[in-house]
Amino acid sequence: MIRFEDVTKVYARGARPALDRVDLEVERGEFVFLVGASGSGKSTFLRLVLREERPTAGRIFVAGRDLSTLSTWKVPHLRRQIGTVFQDFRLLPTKTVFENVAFALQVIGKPRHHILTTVPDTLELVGLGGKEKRLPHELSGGEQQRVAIARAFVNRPSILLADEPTGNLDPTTSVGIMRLLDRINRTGTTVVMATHDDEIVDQMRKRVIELDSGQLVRDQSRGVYGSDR
Ligand SMILES: Nc1ncnc2c1ncn2[C@@H]1O[C@H](COP(=O)(O)OP(=O)(O)OP(=O)(O)O)[C@@H](O)[C@H]1O
Repeated sequence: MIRFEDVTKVYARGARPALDRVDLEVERGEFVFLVGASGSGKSTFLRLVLREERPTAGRIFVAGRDLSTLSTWKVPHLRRQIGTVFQDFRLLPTKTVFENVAFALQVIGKPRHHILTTVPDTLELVGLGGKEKRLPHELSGGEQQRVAIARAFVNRPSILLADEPTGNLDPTTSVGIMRLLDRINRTGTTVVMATHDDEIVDQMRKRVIELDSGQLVRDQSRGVYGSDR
C-alpha cells in the first residue's frame, strides 16, 4: 500500500537529510506506529506519502501509484484515498459537527443524498451520534478528535495517516481514540500513526518503525515504544 525505495529527503542544500535512505513497505490493512525523537523525520515521512513534499532521491509508491511520475493534476485524486488526522484537530470553528464532516464530501462533489446518509452513519461509528448540531468549541478535546477522525474516514479512504492524534489528550481519552483507530483499521484501512505516546504503543502491540535522525533504525512487529534492540 505504501512503499519507500531508498528514499532521501533533504530540505535545504547542505542540511542533513530529514530522511536518509529509508526503505520500507507497509502492506494493505496494516497498523503501523512511527516513532522517534522530535526531528527524526516522522512528519516528513507522512508529508511524502501525501506528496506535499517530494523526495530528493528514491521512489515512493502509494496505493499502486508511483509518486515520482504522478502528474500534479492527479494529486487530489491520490489524496482522496488518504485520510489525515492531526494533533490539533483542525476543525472549522464556525461549522457544526455535521457540517465539518459533510464538507469533506462536498468538496469532492458527492451528491446530497449520499452526504445525508453517510455523515450520520460515520458520526454514529465514531460515537458522536446525537451531537451533530454542536460546534467544535462545545465539545471536549476527545470529541473534537472524533469529529476529525469522522471527517478523515467519511470517504472510506484506503489509508489513514495520523500525526500525534493523542498529543493533546489525556490518557483515558487517548485510549478511546486508539480503540476507534483500531476499529477503522479492522475495516481494512491501512493506518500509519506518528506518535510520542509510549503507553499507547506499548498497549497496542502493533508494528513499530523507529526513525533516528532520518534513518530507519528499527522495524518490529508487535513492537513497543522504547527500543529493545
Ligand atoms: N519545511 C522544512 N524545511 C526545512 N527543514 C525542515 C522542514 N520540515 C522539517 N525539517 C527538518 O527535517 C527534520 C525532520 O523533521 P520532521 O518534522 O519530519 O520530524 P518529526 O519526527 O516529525 O518531529 P516531531 O516529533 O517534532 O514532529 C528536522 O531536522 C526538521 O528541522
